[in-house]
Amino acid sequence: MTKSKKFLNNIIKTFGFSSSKGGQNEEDLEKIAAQEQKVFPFETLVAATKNFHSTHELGRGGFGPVYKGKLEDGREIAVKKLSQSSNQGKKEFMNEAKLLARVQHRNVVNLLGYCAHGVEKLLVYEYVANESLDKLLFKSNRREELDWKRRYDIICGIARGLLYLHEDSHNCIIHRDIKASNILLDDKWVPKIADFGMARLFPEDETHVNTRVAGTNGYMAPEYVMHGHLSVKADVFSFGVMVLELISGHRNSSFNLNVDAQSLLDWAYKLYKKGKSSEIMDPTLASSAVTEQVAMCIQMGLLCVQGDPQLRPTMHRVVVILSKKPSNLEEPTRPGVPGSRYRRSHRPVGLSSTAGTSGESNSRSRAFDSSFTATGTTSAAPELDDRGKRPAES
Ligand SMILES: Nc1ncnc2c1ncn2[C@@H]1O[C@H](COP(=O)(O)OP(=O)(O)OP(=O)(O)O)[C@@H](O)[C@H]1O
Repeated sequence: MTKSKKFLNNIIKTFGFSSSKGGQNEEDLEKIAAQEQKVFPFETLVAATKNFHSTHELGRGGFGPVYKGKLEDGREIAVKKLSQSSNQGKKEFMNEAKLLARVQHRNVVNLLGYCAHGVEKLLVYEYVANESLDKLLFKSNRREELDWKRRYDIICGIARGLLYLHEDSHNCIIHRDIKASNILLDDKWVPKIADFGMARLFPEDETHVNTRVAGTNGYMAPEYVMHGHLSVKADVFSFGVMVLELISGHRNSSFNLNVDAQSLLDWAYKLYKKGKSSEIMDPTLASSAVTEQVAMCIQMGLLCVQGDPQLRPTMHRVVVILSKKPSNLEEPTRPGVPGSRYRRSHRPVGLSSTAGTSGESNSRSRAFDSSFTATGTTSAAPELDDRGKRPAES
């Protein structure tokens, strides 16, 4: 048995995963094998984190606390410790381990290994030094460090990471919880997509998965919230929200500028229609902004958050747009309101009217029905937890 297969099997055995359909791709597993040292002895993690000392705590997420640690060889790590009380967390935790064991990309956080010690379950990641994008953008006085070049590079990096998840990894992975707090920045400001607790793996040959709505308020695509239609376009929507947040410095979920707009998306769209989209730009970008690029990114962001998922570009298209000089892009239609029905009145003639069931031949673009049925108002959806999150499927 190859080292990598052993690693995956070990994870499955340790955390009690059922084996996946269709078997594993040997080549992918070889890549995983390239990483050494997958199983961490508990004592190593105790020593690295000074016995999980509170001063080493980086933060706390849905699973429980995350600690910073240093291995004997000098490598810095982040250790995610599953809180023993959380059943919900356990499921997401396993999901994260299983999915991350399959992916390796510069813009996706690297899982170094895992540890199971009695009831303790821990995941070990590369330490990402600059913390999460939301802390930098919304919660610190360090926002000015994010000049335009950095923000543009972050947008491009996240786009490449998402493209990899959607199209280039062995299976199509829909992250489902793309948001600023799930983007970690390393010491060179390279963005890493993190937190795969909500992510869904879609084998090529599967067309349907019954899923419950899970995600974070302010980022979730309307067709997903209202009808449970899950496709890669839900991630594209969340990506678009994040692009507009990065450019404006405003959080969509708590948008409260004294302007005639209900949300950041609405505000950006209204200004765009008046030819004044640059007014949404964070004033701290004034000296570093490349006007044409900013305008292009706003337009691209608006294309991503369009109410109709079929009109949103794929991540492949987004990456192409970003790699070219600003050129003519199509006109965005009205943005979707996260948590409400999208309007169909702006649909161009000739496009099918069924949300998320585009005629694209790529099975990755297909939508997935949900066991969650909304009744037309957001109040029908499951309650949000204290972090603005909907629970994952039970
Ligand atoms: N690899 C890492 N390197 C550095 N910091 C990390 C790393 N992973 C997580 N963190 C930090 O640990 C904290 C908790 O992360 P975690 O992914 O568990 O939850 P979250 O994304 O903040 O919340 P939620 O689970 O609700 O999405 C975050 O503040 C994040 O900045």
